[in-house]
Amino acid sequence: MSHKVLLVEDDRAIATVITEALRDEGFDITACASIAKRDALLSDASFDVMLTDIMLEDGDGLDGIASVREKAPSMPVIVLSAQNTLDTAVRASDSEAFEYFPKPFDLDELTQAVKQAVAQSPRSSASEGEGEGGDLPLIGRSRAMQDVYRMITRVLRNDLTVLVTGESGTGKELVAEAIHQLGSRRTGPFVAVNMAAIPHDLLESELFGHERGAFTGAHSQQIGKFEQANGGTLFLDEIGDMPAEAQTRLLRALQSGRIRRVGGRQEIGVDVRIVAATNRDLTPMIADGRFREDLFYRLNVVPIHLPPLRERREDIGALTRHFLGQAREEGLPQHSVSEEAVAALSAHDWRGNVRELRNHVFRLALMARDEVIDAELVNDLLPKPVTNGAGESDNAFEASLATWLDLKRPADGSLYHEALAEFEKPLIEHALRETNGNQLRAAELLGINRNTLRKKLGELDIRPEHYVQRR
Ligand SMILES: Nc1ncnc2c1ncn2[C@@H]1O[C@H](COP(=O)(O)OP(=O)(O)OP(=O)(O)O)[C@@H](O)[C@H]1O
Repeated sequence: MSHKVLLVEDDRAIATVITEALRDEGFDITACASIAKRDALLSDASFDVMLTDIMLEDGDGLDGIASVREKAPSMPVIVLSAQNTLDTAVRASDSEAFEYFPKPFDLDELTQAVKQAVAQSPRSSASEGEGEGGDLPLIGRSRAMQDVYRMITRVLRNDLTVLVTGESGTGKELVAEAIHQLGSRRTGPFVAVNMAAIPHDLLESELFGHERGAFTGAHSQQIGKFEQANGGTLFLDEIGDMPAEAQTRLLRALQSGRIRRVGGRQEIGVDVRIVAATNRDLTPMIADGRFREDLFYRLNVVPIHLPPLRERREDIGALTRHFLGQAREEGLPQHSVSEEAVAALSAHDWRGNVRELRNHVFRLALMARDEVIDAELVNDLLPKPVTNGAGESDNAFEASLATWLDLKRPADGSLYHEALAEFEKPLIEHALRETNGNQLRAAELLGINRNTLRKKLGELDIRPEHYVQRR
């Protein structure tokens, strides 16, 4: 199916250029030059995406956008404008435009934006479940995901370093892959390295390679991931788990565009786009010296944040259908989901995010007897929340710790300190609450020195005056 694009543009030269570029990419374009014609076309047919100029021969293209939204509520709209004022940008974003392009714009960027927009228009997502979705890997049309897509389109035509943040399982690696696949480096390699999965003493050699004899066990020369990714994209996952020496070496490589293999003398030029990711908040790690601030700024040129799934529940239906399609491709029976089942899935918190949802949907596809998966089965298979009821208080800490470990997965070697830090703040807050904000008594209750408590209050950003109850 070729995707249908409605172009509303009264400048014939621009209309021709856009039409030709999009036709080359296989889109089916209908062009018109006025608001009246636009409204007539939208009444007769549905489109995957609309591109519109603002100044049109019969009025302002954004003024009537509410009626367009009524006719086609989920059709992404891309705004093109020669009036590059903040006001126009703000109006474009108020109209919930998918993307806003000030003229003159880069035709390639516009084409990429149209592809992104089309991938999430309802006409395309209707076929996602059948596995016919476009070649774009990311599913979801929530506002949060649209922000993510917008950021992705902004980095496709450049090599800026991207830092993807978000809880585990939110799709950070998928974003890195999308940037690679849709960007100008798509013909080059995509190489992923997970810092948390590689023993610290081997990490530098893994990233930068080593010469024969560089260390015990280095029997032959090895090419590192940087060199393997030459001409393509290097995805550095769990960047917060990098040991200090490797951070320094990485910073040097990013600054100079050159690397040196472990044990090697020669500097080797590498042409690599870096996408890094972390599920940990790097700010406290920078504050206590575990992560280099200068490296953070080098990596965080373009930040892309993926919100947890529980903050974009409206994506759960589309994701579920998508994963049912994947399950079928992997040989499981074909299933669909009832509306009630989607509601039940949407009510769950998905602490493991999209990864947990995906696993759950695969389990559903395996267990369901009927073609349609219902809410009862969803609820039967959902993990039961950990209860801290009577008789279970002994396990309460253990259960909370297990949940925390699932979510945060601190690096090897930092578990003890991170777990204590996590535990410390609520404990001190509890002591202050118990003692009405009296630091001396709180210190006694905790059994720690008063000065130690004062230091901790500063470090953990706790305001004791907030706990003083006025009578
Ligand atoms: N928006 C999405 N659309 C479709 N599939 C998704 C989406 N987000 C995540 N997934 C799927 O969920 C799983 C987890 O995604 P991914 O590995 O990219 O997460 P991550 O944030 O990198 O996790 P971690 O921090 O644990 O490495 C993968 O199977 C991925 O394909």
